Amino acid sequence: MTASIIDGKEFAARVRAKVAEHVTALKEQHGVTPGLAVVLVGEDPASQVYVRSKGKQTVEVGMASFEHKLNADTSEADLLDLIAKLNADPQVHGILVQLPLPDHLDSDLVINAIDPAKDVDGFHISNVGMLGTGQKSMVPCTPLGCLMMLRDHHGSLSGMNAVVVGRSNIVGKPMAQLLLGDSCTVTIAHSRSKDLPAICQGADILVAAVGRPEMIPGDWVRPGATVIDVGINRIERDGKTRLVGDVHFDSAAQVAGAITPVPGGVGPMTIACLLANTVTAACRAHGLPEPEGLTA
Ligand SMILES: Nc1nc(=O)c2c([nH]1)NC[C@@H]1CN(c3ccc(C(=O)N[C@@H](CCC(=O)O)C(=O)O)cc3)C=[N+]21
Repeated sequence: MTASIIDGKEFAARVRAKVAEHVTALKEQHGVTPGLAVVLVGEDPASQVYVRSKGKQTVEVGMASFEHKLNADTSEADLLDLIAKLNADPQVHGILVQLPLPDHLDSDLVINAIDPAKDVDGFHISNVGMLGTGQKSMVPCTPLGCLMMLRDHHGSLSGMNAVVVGRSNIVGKPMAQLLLGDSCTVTIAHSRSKDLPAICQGADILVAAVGRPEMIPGDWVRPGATVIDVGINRIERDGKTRLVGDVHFDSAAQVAGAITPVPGGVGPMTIACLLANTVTAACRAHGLPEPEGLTA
């Protein structure tokens, strides 16, 4: 069997088009321009590239983009001060603090200082709690993007065996919550799990989010399974820099029913969902109905 490719790049373009429609309606009918503030501390080159593309896409869908670039040695007090200002600014509906932060800053403290209603990453402790208890919340962008692709591919996920490999707060744990919410039987596995190949082989839906290049080979994949590869690993091969996922794509694509590529899979959906969350936050802030199909 050769897997069908789930084209995240194309799907993300459709999500952005939907976001743009909602932004136009919000502006024309309500005089509201959704705004996203992105805070970058330090000069990590990969983060800079990522922040730039977020800013560009934010403007392309008609939203306001506010970029705050702070020196690597910014104090916690100064960063908290900026967050307080953004929390109070009615033009800002979404706030994202780019992670990882420099070591001298406590990222839990910083994230929990964001107004949960503006926490478009869904990392604030109250959003985590609300997601876990099935209450309306802001949902982390990467798992939300994965869920959208899975729902689009399968329709209903009810009763399916889902295995999430990886237990991070930003992907593995919220992904498991979302799959549980869609009535999957969910297993969270990780690098210390006993007999990881056998666990993966039981998956109708396999989500790989471990951050280890090409760790999951095709013979861990159940024939016909849907494989969502969250990994974005930069490696050297044949003297060139390449991006690869956590799944060994060529062997997995021989076995899977459907698979997301890297690049062009989950990555573009993450940014599209950030824009979607910002529109959702703007609607909630103004007591307007939420956009359909853009939330979990
Ligand atoms: N508070 C916070 N929220 C985040 O969501 C967040 C963060 N911090 N810190 C950094 C990571 C990384 N991240 C990516 C999103 C999209 C691509 C993406 O679109 N990748 C392209 C390839 C890009 C390339 O060629 O380098 C793709 O997979 O096709 C990559 C990486 C979000 N992050």
